[in-house]
Amino acid sequence: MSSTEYDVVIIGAGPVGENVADRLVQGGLTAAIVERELVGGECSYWACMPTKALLRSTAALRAARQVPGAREAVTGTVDAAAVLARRDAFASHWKDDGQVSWLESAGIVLHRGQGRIVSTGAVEVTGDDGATTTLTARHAVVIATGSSALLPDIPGLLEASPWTSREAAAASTVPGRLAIIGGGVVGTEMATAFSALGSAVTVLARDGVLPRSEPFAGERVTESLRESGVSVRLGAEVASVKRDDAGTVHITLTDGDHVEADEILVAIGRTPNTRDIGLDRVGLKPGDWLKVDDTLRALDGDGVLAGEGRLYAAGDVNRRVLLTHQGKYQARAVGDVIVARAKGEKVEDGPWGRHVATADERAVPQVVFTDPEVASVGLTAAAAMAAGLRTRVVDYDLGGVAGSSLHAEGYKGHARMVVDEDRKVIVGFTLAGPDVAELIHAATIAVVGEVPLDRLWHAVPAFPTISEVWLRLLEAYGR
Ligand SMILES: Cc1cc2nc3c(=O)[nH]c(=O)nc-3n(C[C@H](O)[C@H](O)[C@H](O)COP(=O)(O)OP(=O)(O)OC[C@H]3O[C@@H](n4cnc5c(N)ncnc54)[C@H](O)[C@@H]3O)c2cc1C
Ligand SMILES: NC(=O)c1ccc[n+]([C@@H]2O[C@H](COP(=O)([O-])OP(=O)(O)OC[C@H]3O[C@@H](n4cnc5c(N)ncnc54)[C@H](O)[C@@H]3O)[C@@H](O)[C@H]2O)c1
Repeated sequence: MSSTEYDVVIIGAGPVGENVADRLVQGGLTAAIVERELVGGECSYWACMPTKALLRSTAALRAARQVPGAREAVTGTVDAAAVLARRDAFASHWKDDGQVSWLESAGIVLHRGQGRIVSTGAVEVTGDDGATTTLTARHAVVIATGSSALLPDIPGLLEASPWTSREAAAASTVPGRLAIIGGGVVGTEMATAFSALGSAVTVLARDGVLPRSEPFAGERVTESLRESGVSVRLGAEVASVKRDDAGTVHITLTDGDHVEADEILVAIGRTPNTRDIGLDRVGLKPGDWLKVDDTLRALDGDGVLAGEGRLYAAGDVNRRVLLTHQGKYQARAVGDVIVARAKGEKVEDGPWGRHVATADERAVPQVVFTDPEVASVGLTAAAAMAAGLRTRVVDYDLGGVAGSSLHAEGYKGHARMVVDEDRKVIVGFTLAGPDVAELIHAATIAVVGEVPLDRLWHAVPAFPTISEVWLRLLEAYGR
């Protein structure tokens, strides 16, 4: 056993842990990061990057097919082997050498192994060989251990060796038949990907398709999945699962119906990686999502600072927002606030201050890379109403914009703007349509900047782009 001292110790080298460490070192502190698997975390190897690589080739093919003149040049079908090979490259072939080199160049020390808090300011690392090292943190410990796929307690499911998002993202072959439990983001993206790659896909969407988005988004994705041959079963709940000796998975639904598949993917949400990280040593409950204050310090069940106020939790593990970009945004705030506190500098913890993640509450952007894409920021109409805002909802047919009709023949899409009538600012914006992903940042700026609608009239969209929908929405709202 050996021991080492740093200003800050971070458990988990996913996108969030890496960014915390980077800000700390840039602020003049020393940082060690503990990782038990691959430096880069879920996002790099089993989530954002590989799944988007699985989706991109078929999206490009679809786009070409929607434009006469280009359509004629598309003579073949998608090359699944080439798609999987490109995905392998985007997952860095599940090797983290590149990210380890980056850590070294940034001056961040890597300790490989399982990290566990042993007392306030002390983290024990157990390596693969069982050797332990104790790391001492002078200023703070940051938990950035992320989340894992949640598996429901369905009879026979575990014995049937289900896929989670990891197996789907890293699949080396395309199953003939794929059943998916869950109609959320993973379920719809993987249905889109595997259907295009050649699987016969069934989505068992107990709670609907993209139920947390504006209803029109889920409806359009459902319609499009069905058009491409996916069986989308709304309200379907799984009662039991059995894989037979030949490898076929038999799924029995609560209504008595049966579905057969070669693989079954479970995509019903996430569980925090907090079971075995020593939370009990600092008065917290193993297995729980971590509650945090505005500057992302961990709180116990009574709302009291845990770990003497020197324990932080950022990224998926605090459940504020389970997205890479938002976790990295938290990471910048956490890194900077630890530096500020260590140097005795002023902490800027008011709304939109440097050391808080205010956007987490009402200004989170997300793109679901289905066909059509769903891009949103802020509150849905329903969420705004539930939050007690006096709103006006403005809708526009995205296909009616000149730029859209040029972009693709028969472009179908929809845009919605949710306006806070008391402040005359946009609090929510959703687009569902082909290639809308890159449009959402304009809306994010409008929501975060709380740009008054009167001023937005002066932000003139270029003609003929799909962004002209902004003008159409303002015209529909009225001046
Ligand atoms: C299929 C899928 C697709 C996704 N696509 C997108 C997308 O397109 N865009 C987007 O923004 N988000 C996407 N997400 C969400 C995104 O992957 C997560 O929000 C993000 O990875 C969270 O980052 P993190 O650093 O908090 O955690 P993670 O990425 O989970 O990293 C945590 C790290 O901590 C390590 N660790 C855990 N416990 C310990 C321990 N005790 N000791 C040492 N190391 C430990 C883990 O090995 C891991 O490397 C997707 C998620 C899934 C499942
Ligand atoms: N493009 C992206 O930004 C992207 C892509 C993939 C994943 N992610 C992130 O990863 C996280 C996890 O994705 P996910 O799709 O697993 O979760 P999710 O929360 O998006 O969807 C899970 C779905 O499963 C349903 N469900 C829950 N329990 C169920 C059960 N027992 N049986 C049947 N259905 C059940 C839920 O109602 C929900 O619709 C998301 O929160 C998302 O933020 C993001």
